[in-house]
Amino acid sequence: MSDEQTEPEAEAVVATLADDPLHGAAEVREFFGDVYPRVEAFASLLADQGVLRGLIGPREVGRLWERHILNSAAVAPFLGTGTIVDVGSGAGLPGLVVAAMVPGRQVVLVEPMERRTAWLFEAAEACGIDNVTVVRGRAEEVRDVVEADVITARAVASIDKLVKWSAPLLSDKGEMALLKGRSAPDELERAKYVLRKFNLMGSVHAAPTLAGLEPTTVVRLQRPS
Ligand SMILES: C[S@@+](CC[C@H](N)C(=O)[O-])C[C@H]1O[C@@H](n2cnc3c(N)ncnc32)[C@H](O)[C@@H]1O
Repeated sequence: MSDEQTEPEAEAVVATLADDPLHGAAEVREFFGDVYPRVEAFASLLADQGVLRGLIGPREVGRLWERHILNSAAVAPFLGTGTIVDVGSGAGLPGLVVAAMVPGRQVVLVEPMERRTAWLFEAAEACGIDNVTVVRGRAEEVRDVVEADVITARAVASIDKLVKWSAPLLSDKGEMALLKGRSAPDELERAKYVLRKFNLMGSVHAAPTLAGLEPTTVVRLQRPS
């Protein structure tokens, strides 16, 4: 292969974690507290092996903490109690971040793609995140083996689809905490019939992380009290 042919590949990695202004920042360390070393280990693995293995785009590395790690961590105040199930974990967002933050809780990562389940298993082990179980399958295929007190999901599907696929996994008092964008109120409106079918009520919450960063949007779906 000529030099001309190899050059674009060499340019494909456009950023390193050192380019991320939040990498190692005091306010990030303070935000995560005791669990920071595990979260940092995962961020570093994602920026390196995660890019090489195609789990995350190279351009994401320079903004990994704000757009991915902290965005995932924003769901932490909405996790209630009991077993957490992250549907469509992909690279481990928010599942592995959440698992690192709540070491006393069981976290099940549901993901259909074998390449991604292998990554999730290896990444959890490499980062010392030992409260994780990885289940390969689509949410709608794992109803016999997974029961959730809280379901999380990020960038997987619209709320109506997520509820159709995942609500049958919920325990009696189970709830969902979905990381969503600005379209959350419209998505909730479109999901009203399926929410009624599964006896769930939706609410939209701003979930801040660090001062100066735009809050994440969390959609909470709960059983009426
Ligand atoms: C765009 S990726 C997002 C991954 C990760 N949550 C994130 O925020 O980076 C969507 C993921 O959902 C998974 N997925 C798609 N349909 C699914 C389903 N029915 N049940 C569980 N996972 C699903 C895909 O395999 C993929 O890994």
